[in-house]
Amino acid sequence: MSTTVVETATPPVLNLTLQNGQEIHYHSDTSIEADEIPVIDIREIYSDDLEARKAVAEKVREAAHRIGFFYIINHGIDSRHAENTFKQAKRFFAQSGEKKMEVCTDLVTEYFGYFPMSKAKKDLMEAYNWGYNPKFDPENANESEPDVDYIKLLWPKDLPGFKETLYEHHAQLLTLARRLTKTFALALHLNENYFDKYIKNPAAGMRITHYPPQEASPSEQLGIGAHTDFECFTFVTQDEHAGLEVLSKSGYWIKAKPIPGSIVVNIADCFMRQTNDFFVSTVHRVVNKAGAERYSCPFFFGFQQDMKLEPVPTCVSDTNRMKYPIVSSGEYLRWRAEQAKKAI
Ligand SMILES: O=C(O)CCC(=O)C(=O)O
Ligand SMILES: [Fe+2]
Repeated sequence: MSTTVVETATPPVLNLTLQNGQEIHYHSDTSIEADEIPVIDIREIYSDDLEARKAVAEKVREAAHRIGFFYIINHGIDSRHAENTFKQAKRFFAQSGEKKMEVCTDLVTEYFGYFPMSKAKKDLMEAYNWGYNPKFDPENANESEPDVDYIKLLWPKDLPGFKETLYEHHAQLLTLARRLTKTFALALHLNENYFDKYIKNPAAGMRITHYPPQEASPSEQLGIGAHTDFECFTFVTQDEHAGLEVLSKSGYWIKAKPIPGSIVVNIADCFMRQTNDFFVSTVHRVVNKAGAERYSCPFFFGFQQDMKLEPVPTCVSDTNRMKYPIVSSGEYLRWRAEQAKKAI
């Protein structure tokens, strides 16, 4: 696997402040093709041989530290799950605005339900969000559905099979995320089971997103504005239309072009904090210039909300002290969600 990193002598001149207060700098609003996001074949994470699992982990370590983004292939999830999810996404978004608003996210406090295309904001996208539900967790199979409004109410009534299909895919990604958490532990030179206690009831939100094609340039219009994700790591399943862009350390927007059958993995803020910046939570955005409707399906995996984001022992020392105050996963996620709501 070879990766070419774009270098530049001139400092970036454009600036932007993100919702979490972070300032970013970049050269131009136009994105470039570059080979900085590695493709990692993770087949061997399922191997019985610890050395084979560690070999994958070393590739993950390099990518998570250098750019915070990588593609995984041979991840073990049958492509029919993504195909079925995209079919449901097209069915859902094709409904009338009125119908979609029946399950609007404003009806609850949690990040569940329909997120309409907002006129006030620059973002040209609409989304439907759903979250962790122990009933559909293969590792908590005996649990029933929690009796809370946001889990019960915000499902479209006239789309039979919608919820079941989405949770089938969610369960597959949940299992992969738990497995990959072991790879991340090895990547941090920890015991493979180090994070097991953090992921019994994880924060695992998922969304389907629809981006209409845009005419305007990225300085006027974006599908999703520049941001970092909140949790530990994200899996993005893309359709065949390009649009996702990643801000490289050298200050260029790099296209994360769709690779059939792959999943894009990116490090998010909680993992960056817990690894004391060893893993980088990289800024990204979406611009749909594909000339077609684009659909994507992100899965946001975070540690269970009551767990403190304590520093990973291999990432702190007397000379490399923890940079962040220790908060629980839930406290951090709630703070980020509040910032996001204020920005709407
Ligand atoms: O649609 C994509 O490719 C990525 C979306 C994303 O970054 C997000 O929802 O946080
Ligand atoms: Fe994101």
